Amino acid sequence: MLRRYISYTTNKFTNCRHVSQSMLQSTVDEKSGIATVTMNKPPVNSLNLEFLEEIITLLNKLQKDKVRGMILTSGLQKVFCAGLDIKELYKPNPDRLTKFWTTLQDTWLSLYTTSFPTVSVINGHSPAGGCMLAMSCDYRVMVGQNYRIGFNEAKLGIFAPKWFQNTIIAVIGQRKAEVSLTTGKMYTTDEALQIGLVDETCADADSALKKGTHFLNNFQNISPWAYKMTKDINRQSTIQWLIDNKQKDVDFTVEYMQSPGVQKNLELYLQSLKSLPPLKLISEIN
Ligand SMILES: CCCCCCCCCCC/C=C/C(=O)SCCNC(=O)CCNC(=O)[C@H](O)C(C)(C)COP(=O)(O)OP(=O)(O)OC[C@H]1O[C@@H](n2cnc3c(N)ncnc32)[C@H](O)[C@@H]1OP(=O)(O)O
Repeated sequence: MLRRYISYTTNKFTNCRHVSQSMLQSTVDEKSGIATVTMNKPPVNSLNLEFLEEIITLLNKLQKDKVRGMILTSGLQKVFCAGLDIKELYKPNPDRLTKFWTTLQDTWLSLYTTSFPTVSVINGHSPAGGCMLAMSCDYRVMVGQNYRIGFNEAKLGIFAPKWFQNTIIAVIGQRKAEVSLTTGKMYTTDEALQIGLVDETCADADSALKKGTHFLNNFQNISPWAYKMTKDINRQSTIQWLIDNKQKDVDFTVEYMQSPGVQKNLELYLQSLKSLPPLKLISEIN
């Protein structure tokens, strides 16, 4: 287990409260009550067990602190989040894979049901689980024209579970979700805007943060209770499905991931990650 620490400091000049864990930084603006959470797990913010545990801990803390909203972004140069850490899926230890998948379900449940509104500022590539991280927020702003976003699971020879697919359907609709998931297409910023994967685009990260804050300001005059009840009712069927099927979903995934065919596909994909030049992979899989 990685060494973990949490520290809290208040900067009297900026009126911001900082919470720093080893892979996540959170700054809460005292005046607006908005938390900006920055993922910082080089090289690509891949979601492994320890990172997911940190995300849950931080979401619980923000909930306890009654923040008014959260902006999730990346501190890396060109990657928002590369999705699940493939090393958790390739040649897995069954006990760890069980814990990993259970923690993934819990992270998604925590993020998808926050009592405060959430925005993702997508300032880098965002494939598969990275795209799902963004989809699990209430609003998405994508930065620049250089990055790709989408669900490329099929290209890895794996498929997305029902709760994952339903989350996408809720954002872009059944037909577009099916085409997107079955083809594994990675979208440009403009394409993502066009199919509704993202709500807004803008040229640079600073403007994206402003747009995110602007969206969160919509809730200044909305009762937090009304916000939370509305969101829960809207998302209820997908959430309830996972709660009712958690163990089945874990058992299936652990068995399926260990099958020789899936392991072969992951091996080939990991090799292609190493052999292709930077960003070639993403454009290859368009
Ligand atoms: C709230 C929770 C929400 C999530 C819920 C999820 C629910 C269920 C999910 C079901 C299915 C999801 C599956 C996945 O997510 S599988 C992962 C899919 N990801 C990818 O295919 C991304 C592959 N990576 C890339 O395309 C590029 O790395 C990228 C464009 C992201 C960055 O390119 P760049 O040129 O900057 O960097 P490199 O390619 O050189 O990579 C640097 C090193 O990082 C390693 N790497 C990259 N991606 C991953 C990864 N996903 N897991 C582990 N390791 C990764 C890469 O191999 C390099 O390593 P080395 O330096 O050792 O060579």
